[in-house]
Formats: sequence, C-alpha cells, structure tokens
Amino acid sequence: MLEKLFVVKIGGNIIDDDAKLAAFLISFAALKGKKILVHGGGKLATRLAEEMKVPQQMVDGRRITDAETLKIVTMVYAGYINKNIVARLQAHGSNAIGLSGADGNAIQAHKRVHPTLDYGFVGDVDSVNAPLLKSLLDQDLAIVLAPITHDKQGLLLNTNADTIAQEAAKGLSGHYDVELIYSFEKSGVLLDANDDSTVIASITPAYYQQLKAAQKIFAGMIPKLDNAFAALNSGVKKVIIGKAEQLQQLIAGSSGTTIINEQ
Ligand SMILES: Nc1ncnc2c1ncn2[C@@H]1O[C@H](COP(=O)(O)OP(=O)(O)O)[C@@H](O)[C@H]1O
Ligand SMILES: CC(=O)N[C@@H](CCC(=O)OP(=O)(O)O)C(=O)O
Repeated sequence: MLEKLFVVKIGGNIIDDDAKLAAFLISFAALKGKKILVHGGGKLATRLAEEMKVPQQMVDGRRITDAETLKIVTMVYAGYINKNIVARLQAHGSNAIGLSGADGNAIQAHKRVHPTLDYGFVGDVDSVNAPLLKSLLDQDLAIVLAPITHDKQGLLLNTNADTIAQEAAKGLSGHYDVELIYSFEKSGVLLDANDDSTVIASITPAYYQQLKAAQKIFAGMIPKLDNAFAALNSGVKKVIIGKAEQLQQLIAGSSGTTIINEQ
C-alpha cells in the first residue's frame, strides 16, 4: 500500500479574501502527511493588469496571455502570492517550499497550439518532475505550486491552476495514493450554483453531461470537472470538490462533492 498524498487546489476567491485564506492556511498547515498546495490568483492578476491598463480577455476559463500579461501573472503568481503563502505556512509551523514550473524543472509545458485562436503565452503541460517533487516531500516539505510553467527553451508560460493540480496529482500517482481536493468558496458542485445548500454528493460522467446540458454547471466549473475526471482516469485515487474552510471535513468525506469515474 502506497503512502497517501494530498494535492489541494485553492480557489481564486479564497486567495482574494484574507480572512478565508488565513483560516484555510491554518487547516492546511495542520494536515498530517505529504501535501502539495496549488494556487492561482487570477482575480488579483486581473485587477493589477487593469490598473496597469493592460486589457484582459478570458476564453473558456483560460487567460489570453500577451507578453505584458505574462510579466504580470509571473509577478503575481510565482512572486507575491506564492511567497506570501509559503511565509504564512512557515508561521503555522509547516515547512513549505514554493515553486514555479521552471524551478527544478518541476513542470515542463509547450506553448498552446490552437487552430483558430492565439492564446499567447499559455502552456499545456508535457511533464511533471515527479522525482524532484517526491524528494522534497520525502524531506517533509509541503510544496506550494504556482501556475507558471516553462518550455525548457527559456520561455515562461501561464497554465490554469486547476490543470496544474490535476497534472501534479497524476504525475505523482505512481508514487503515492493521491487524493485531489479542489477547494473554493462554495460547498461543492451545486444543483443551483447560487444556493450553497444544494450540494450534489457525487457526480458520474453521465450526470455531469446532463447537468452541463441543463446549464446547471457552467463557467469555471466545467474545466474544473474536466480536470477532475481526467485525474481519476490517470491513476488518482480520489477527487473531491468543496469549501476551502471545510478542508478537514472534505478529507473526512463528510462534506463536498465526490467525483466518480464509473457510469
Ligand atoms: N453547479 C455549480 N456549482 C458550483 N459552482 C459553479 C457551478 N456552476 C458554475 N459554477 C461557478 O464555478 C466557479 C468556480 O470556478 P472557478 O472560478 O474557475 O474556480 P476557482 O475559484 O477554484 O478558480 C464558482 O465560483 C461558480 O460561480
Ligand atoms: C492560462 C490561465 O488561464 N491561467 C490562469 C492561472 C491562474 C488561475 O488558474 O487562477 P485561479 O485558480 O484563481 O482561477 C490565469 O491566468 O487566470
């Protein structure tokens, strides 16, 4: 039996709310065992870019990343947000190390090729350096991953943070029993996205398609669920979506939505 690894993604609305972020980081620091925290910070990047008069455009939950935007997202994700999270985990007694995909060649990617749309400097992941990540986890370091990757030719690339979490979970699934947790501001995947009391306990691919067709699942929840199913189909043992403030309950299985890959 393999050792357990928790890969936890924290949503952009939590990063943007200091009280919620503080509460989340206390419970993440208290989590026993091997752990990786993946963050984005899209909201802060958008605000900063707008202040700098760099117009922003999102397509299907992905940021069109021109050269100026790449500088901003690198500074925000791999700089301020990553280091702020690491420092706060240190304050809670959790020895953490923050990495972008370029550090230690942690996550290699290539610039997205699309037939009709130029996404700019957006990266699709090619490989995760599992031996490097495992060696850090073996030293009882908690790893904090920023969603900036590189192409090993000197180019930094912007990659969606839900995808980074999926790829890291998948990449380490040969070494650990991986549990992937997508935590955000809502209680799980909801039947009514505006009503936190309508949590769906579990979702199969067929139910997902049905809810998507009925437009009960939309926007950022679509790529999140696509990533969740992709993880389960690639060796990740368990995927849960739920509220960041309820990390313990999500792990205990008493809260959130469980993603199931059989029909
Ligand atoms: N059925 C649903 N249940 C919960 N959230 C949903 C649902 N459908 C769409 N959403 C939207 O998806 C968003 C989460 O996606 P996203 O913003 O990409 O996540 P994150 O905060 O992790 O980056 C929620 O804030 C919500 O507005
Ligand atoms: C290519 C791409 O879209 N990258 C994302 C990375 C950050 C992210 O995913 O942040 P959240 O989890 O807070 O949404 C972006 O720049 O918005």
